[in-house]
Amino acid sequence: MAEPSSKALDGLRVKIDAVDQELLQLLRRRLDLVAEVGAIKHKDGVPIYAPKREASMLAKRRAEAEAMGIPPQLIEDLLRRMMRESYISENDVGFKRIHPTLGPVVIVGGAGKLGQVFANLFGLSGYEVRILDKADWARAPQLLADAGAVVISVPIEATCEVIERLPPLPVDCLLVDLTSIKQGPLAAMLRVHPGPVLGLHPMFGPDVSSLAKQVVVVCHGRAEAKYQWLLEQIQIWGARLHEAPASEHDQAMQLVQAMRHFTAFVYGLHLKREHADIEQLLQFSSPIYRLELAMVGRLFAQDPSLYADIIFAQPDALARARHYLQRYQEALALLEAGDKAGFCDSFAEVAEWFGDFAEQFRSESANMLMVANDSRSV
Ligand SMILES: O=C(O)C(=O)C[C@]1(C(=O)O)C=C[C@@H](O)C=C1
Repeated sequence: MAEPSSKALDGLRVKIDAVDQELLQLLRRRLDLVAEVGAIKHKDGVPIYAPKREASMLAKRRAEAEAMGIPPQLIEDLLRRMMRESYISENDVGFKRIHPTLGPVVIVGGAGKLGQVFANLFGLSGYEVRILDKADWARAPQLLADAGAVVISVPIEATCEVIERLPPLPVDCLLVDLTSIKQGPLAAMLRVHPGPVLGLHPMFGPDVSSLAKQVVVVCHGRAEAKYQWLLEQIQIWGARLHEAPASEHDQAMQLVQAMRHFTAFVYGLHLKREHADIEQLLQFSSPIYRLELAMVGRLFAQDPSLYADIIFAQPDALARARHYLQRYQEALALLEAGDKAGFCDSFAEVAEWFGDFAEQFRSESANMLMVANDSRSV
């Protein structure tokens, strides 16, 4: 159906077009200024993400917007979106190299997606990067002979085996892994290499356009002073570091990743077995349900072995999944007994446990839903 129009409407739309074109000019100017900022940050080794500057800028623009009768959230949304663009542009300028005398960085598994993210970042920071992938093992001793750092970025299941397979490394070479479990790989690295050892877990997938605002978990291994350069380098790339013992990391991962993926997998399996019609579900779905479906559906767009690895690699995955099943059975018993009051009691118990986070998550998700809705065209 053609959209209705009128002379008056057309006249106003011409004016709106002119305003939008002015906005484009302003965006161009902003992007050019950000490019200049990027060049200075590159030279001086300043992190691309500047949280204090962002907070003060947002607070000032919000107050100014309010005084002008503009919803403050509007300017905040626009600025945040523009800053996302700044991170990408500042990323592509490259970064200061924190360790100018380091030998080549060898990425084991560098043909994989996460390996490529790090190969790119090291390259953008001026390090010599070498890739050692499955087909290159015959050349491993050559590739590693003068390595300054070796980064293990292979599937979880293969990590320890690959570490054990490494030829002896130069004694000062840093051995670091990026695997999403930490205790096993860290112990294996400490066993095979007498030099500096570090466990990292980047808390993001390979599709990030920059490391701004991302978190990297740091599990210290050996000779911390010898890998400070890398921690500093990662912060210059924009990420925040979170230090934790490997055991604490692995326990948290069990709940955050393994159980999450397992329940999403079961939910997907259930939808399939129930012959749910996705088209129809979407027609009937409010934005939050669409988002939930997207969270589950995105899992099945990816490599099954990646998820199998994450779930099966956890030593107490089975016990945790059994506990979860028990919770399900407890909830089912409430349903069987028609015990609405019992359901509300349990609900209140969980709400109390969530505390202030419940309200925080409600408002955060409301924002996400608005953004998700903005990007819909039908
Ligand atoms: O002011 C800076 O440091 C910038 O890099 C510019 C900018 C912006 O786009 O305004 C981008 C990223 C920073 O986190 C803060 C602000």
